[in-house]
Amino acid sequence: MSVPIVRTVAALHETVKEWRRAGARLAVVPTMGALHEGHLSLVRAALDQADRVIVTLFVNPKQFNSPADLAAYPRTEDADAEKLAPLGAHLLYVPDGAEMYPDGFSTTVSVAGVSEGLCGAFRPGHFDGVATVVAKLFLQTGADLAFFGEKDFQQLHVVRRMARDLDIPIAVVGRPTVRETDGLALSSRNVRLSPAERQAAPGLAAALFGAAGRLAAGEPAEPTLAGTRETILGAGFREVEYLELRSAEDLKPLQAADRPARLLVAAWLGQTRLIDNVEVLPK
Ligand SMILES: Nc1ncnc2c1ncn2[C@@H]1O[C@H](COP(=O)(O)OP(=O)(O)OP(=O)(O)O)[C@@H](O)[C@H]1O
Ligand SMILES: CC(C)(CO)[C@@H](O)C(=O)[O-]
Ligand code: BAL
Repeated sequence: MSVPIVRTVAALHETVKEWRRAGARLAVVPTMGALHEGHLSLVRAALDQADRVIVTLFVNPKQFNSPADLAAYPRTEDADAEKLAPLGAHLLYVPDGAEMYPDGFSTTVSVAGVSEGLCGAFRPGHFDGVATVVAKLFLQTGADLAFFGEKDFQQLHVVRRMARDLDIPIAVVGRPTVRETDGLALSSRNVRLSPAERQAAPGLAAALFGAAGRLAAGEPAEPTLAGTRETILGAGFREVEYLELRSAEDLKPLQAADRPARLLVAAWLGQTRLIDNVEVLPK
């Protein structure tokens, strides 16, 4: 069994119309391809909760603030389709740039507040690109449910806020980060790590989990985060872009984990930028 592929909005609408006529509940799983177990966990969760699941594959140029990062992004459509077929995903939607952004395209969706700080501070324009393309994917598919990974925790909040603000009738479901057995969060960009970097990479998650335990036990944020930065650098990372404790509910900064919180990090290992985050639950 293979997964049917559509490449145009018109063809997508035709299939969706048929499914709607049959009363199906639809889910969408937006991706940029190079699928791994993290993506597949979203597809499985979507299949559990919906009758029809659309996976989208679009490497969205508007969210890349570095041309080199866009050029290096892995593109593996055939292998992606092969991974989806045995799961039973119902449709793979693969628009090209001209389909998504035809000549004259002029609209940007910008979500204030939650897009600012963290990755938003270091990737200018990134979340405008994400919010714009995800709004289009929500409207193009007309799905009832959408599945996103908590690995991109700020993105999950941006997308939720955008759907709420624009009255798009879709439930945004966040799913836990899938990790390698050594703790490294699965990411399409992990393939860029050299063997030595791959060995050092789990140091990021280890430092986060250690800090989360201390913060949950009541340690104040500032000294704990300063020590954790040193631990990450000591593990071989060359730069910590940010390491911040934020409210899990609205992503506002916190001085201590006195309510459900999230510890979020972005750090460079050689030429690769890794992000991760963990839950901090006060005891
Ligand atoms: N390890 C993971 N666990 C759960 N969900 C994940 C994981 N990695 C990515 N996702 C989710 O998959 C969806 C598509 O993400 P994307 O295609 O950008 O993959 P990615 O691995 O995050 O790529 P990159 O790390 O290069 O940005 C997003 O909702 C993202 O949060
Ligand atoms: C949500 C998304 C598919 C939008 O391009 C992308 O940001 C991603 O893969 O996380
Ligand atoms: N996983 C979020 C997509 C990006 O890094 O551009």
